[in-house]
Amino acid sequence: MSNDQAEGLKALLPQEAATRLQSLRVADGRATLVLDATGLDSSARSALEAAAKQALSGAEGVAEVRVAMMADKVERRIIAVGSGKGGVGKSTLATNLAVALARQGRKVGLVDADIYGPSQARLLGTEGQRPVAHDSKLVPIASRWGVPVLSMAHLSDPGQAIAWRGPMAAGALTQLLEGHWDGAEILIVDLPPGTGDVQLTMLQKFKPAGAVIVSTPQDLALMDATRAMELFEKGGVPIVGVVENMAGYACPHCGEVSDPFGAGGAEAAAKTMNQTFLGRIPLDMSIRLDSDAGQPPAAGEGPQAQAFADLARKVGEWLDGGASKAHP
Ligand SMILES: Nc1ncnc2c1ncn2[C@@H]1O[C@H](COP(=O)(O)OP(=O)(O)OP(=O)(O)O)[C@@H](O)[C@H]1O
Repeated sequence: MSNDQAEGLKALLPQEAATRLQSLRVADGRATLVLDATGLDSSARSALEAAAKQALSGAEGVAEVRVAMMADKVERRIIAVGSGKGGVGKSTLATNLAVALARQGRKVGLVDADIYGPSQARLLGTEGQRPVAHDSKLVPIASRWGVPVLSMAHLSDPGQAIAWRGPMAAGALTQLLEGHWDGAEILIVDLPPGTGDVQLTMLQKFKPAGAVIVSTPQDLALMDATRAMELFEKGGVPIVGVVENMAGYACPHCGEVSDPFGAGGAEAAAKTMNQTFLGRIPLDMSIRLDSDAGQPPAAGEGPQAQAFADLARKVGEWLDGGASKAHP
């Protein structure tokens, strides 16, 4: 970008954005601004962000505007979403929890640390986009759902990451978590399934405020979920609670509800472990179809969106009331 172009764009910014401007870059038609949001509350930050976006959208040579907010004093808390085994819907839960929290007015970012199957780009409809770096830190990719995202997929070619050794994976996770998340009060982290190096780095280095454990109602998944809970507990990370996913299948033809994987197992397991049960997300074809199409069900209407909204409310309340557990 020429200096003239940068100066031209700066001149379009409203005064408050111009005074708070840390950096402005344009690459491939995408303008990326970093603004200092020190001292602003979340609604003032949103207003500043919207004003800066509006001022630059439509400017010559600018097809897209991204705004990253930096603030020294935003207290950011990490909620890790984990599961004992793969395929239980952990990524789907993480996306929709983040989207539902954003709908409830929280400033949320999403880190896709699932090295073995990074899927957040697809789930949030941001496939093919690459993050830029400012001051050697990654700038999260904005999504249509108000949830910026950084994914392991952004740091590797498809299929490559799975061959990484532990230290490389841990290094990549560090880059994702140390991105420009300054505007986010809550970072949802979609962990890989199981209890390996990435999870350990997460616990040791970034100390999540809490962990949400996802399980299906099957016995085997529940045993693995119990192991995941133990890992977090040993690492001193409080468990927010357990979510039972793929619970109860409502036949789209007759409406009868059946339980292909059993019922109530996660609730019972949570009780045994003396943990909170956060609720059930039904097994529903529309959840898979909408998710695959990059349309998080939590952004829609109806019972699926409601189930995620209920979960987000509980996690939000836990953070509001229970955060002292994580930050003694
Ligand atoms: N409640 C649900 N109803 C229907 N389909 C679901 C539901 N939850 C998840 N799925 C589907 O199940 C598949 C696995 O989900 P997802 O990728 O979220 O699992 P995961 O636990 O993150 O897996 P992995 O560990 O392999 O990344 C996806 O196709 C997803 O759309």
